[in-house]
Amino acid sequence: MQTFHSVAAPTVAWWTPPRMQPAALGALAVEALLQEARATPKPGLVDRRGVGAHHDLSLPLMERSAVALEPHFIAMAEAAVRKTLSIELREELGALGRDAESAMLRVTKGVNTHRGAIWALGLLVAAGAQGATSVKELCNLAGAIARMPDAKCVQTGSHGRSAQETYGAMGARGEAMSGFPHVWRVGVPALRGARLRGASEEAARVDALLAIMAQLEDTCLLHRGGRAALLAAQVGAAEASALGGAATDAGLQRIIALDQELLSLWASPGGSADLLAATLLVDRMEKESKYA
Ligand SMILES: CC(C)(COP(=O)(O)OP(=O)(O)OC[C@H]1O[C@@H](n2cnc3c(N)ncnc32)[C@H](O[C@H]2O[C@H](COP(=O)(O)OP(=O)(O)OP(=O)(O)O)[C@@H](O)[C@H]2O)[C@@H]1O)[C@@H](O)C(=O)NCCC(=O)NCCS
Ligand SMILES: Nc1ncnc2[nH]cnc12
Repeated sequence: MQTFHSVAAPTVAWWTPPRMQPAALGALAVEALLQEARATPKPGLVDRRGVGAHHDLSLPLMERSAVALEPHFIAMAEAAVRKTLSIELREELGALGRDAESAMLRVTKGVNTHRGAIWALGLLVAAGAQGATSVKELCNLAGAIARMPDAKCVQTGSHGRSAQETYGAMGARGEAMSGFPHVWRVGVPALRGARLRGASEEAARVDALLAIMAQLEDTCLLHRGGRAALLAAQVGAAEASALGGAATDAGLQRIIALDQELLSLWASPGGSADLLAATLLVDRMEKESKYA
C-alpha cells in the first residue's frame, strides 16, 4: 500500500502590493486633470472645442493650472505616508489643500479652475499613499479622511455652501464624505463599460462624464441656473447615454444639443468634470497598483 508523507504546506505570506510613491501619485493626478480637460465634446465645459459656459476659463489655462498642482498633490501624498489616518493628517491635508488653492489662484491670476478638483483628487491621492489600491478601497479611505474634522478650515461663503442652503445639495463635501459614490458606482463602471463595448478612450471618457452628469447634484449647475439647469443637464446626459453616448452619431448629436442648452442657460457642470478626473485617477491607480 502506498504511504503518503504529509508535506507541510508552504506558509503563504500574503503579498501586499508596494504602495505607490508620492511622486507617481502626483503625476497620475495631474494626468487625470489634463485628460479630463482635453476630453471632447463635453457639454458646457472647457474642452478642445472651446471654453464652454465660462468667460474666464480656457484649455491652456486649465492645463497650466493642472501642471502647477503637481507638487501640491505630491505633498499631500507625502503627508499621508508620514501620518496614519488621524485628525492630524486631515488637518495637514486641509492646510496643503489651501496652499494648493493659493498656488492655483496665482497661476490663473485669480480664476477658480480646480478648487473642487484639489479637494477630490487630494483626498484620493492621500488614500493611495496610505496603501489603498482598488477603486472601492481608494474611495472608501478618501471618504474616511474627508469625514475627519478640520478645525483649521475656515468656513467661508461659497457657491457650494449657498447651493446647500438653498437646495439642500450635498456638494463636493458630501460627495467626498460619502466615499465618492459617483466615482466608484457610476463613473468607473461607465468608463470601463464603454471601453468593453469598443469605444475609443476619448469616447469612453465622455461617456463616463455623461453617466456622472445624469446622476450628480452638481452645485456648479445649481449656482448658475438653479434646478432648471441641473435638470436639463441630468435629463440631457441620460438621453445622450441612452442613444449610445459619444461613440454613436445619435449620442453625439444629443451631446451637442445639450451643449447648446447649457450654453443658453450659461450653466456648466464643473463638479461632474471633477468627478470625471477622479474617475480617471482611481481607474489608473488601480491598474498601476496591480503592476507595481
Ligand atoms: C469642499 C471644498 C471643495 C469646498 O466646497 P464648497 O461646496 O463649500 O465650495 P465651492 O467653492 O462651491 O467648491 C465646490 C466645487 O466642487 C465641485 N463640485 C460641485 N458640485 C460637486 C459635487 N456634487 N460633487 C463633487 N464636486 C462638486 C465644483 O468644482 C469645479 O467647478 C469649479 C469651476 O467651475 P465654475 O462654475 O467656474 O466655478 P466658480 O468659478 O466657483 O463659479 P463662477 O463664478 O464661474 O460661476 C472648480 O472649482 C472645479 O473644481 C465646485 O466649484 C473644498 O474646496 C474646501 O473645503 N476648501 C477649503 C480649504 C480646504 O480645506 N481644502 C483642502 C481639502 S483636502
Ligand atoms: N473642463 C472643465 N470645464 C469647466 N470647469 C471645469 N472644472 C473642472 N474641469 C472643468
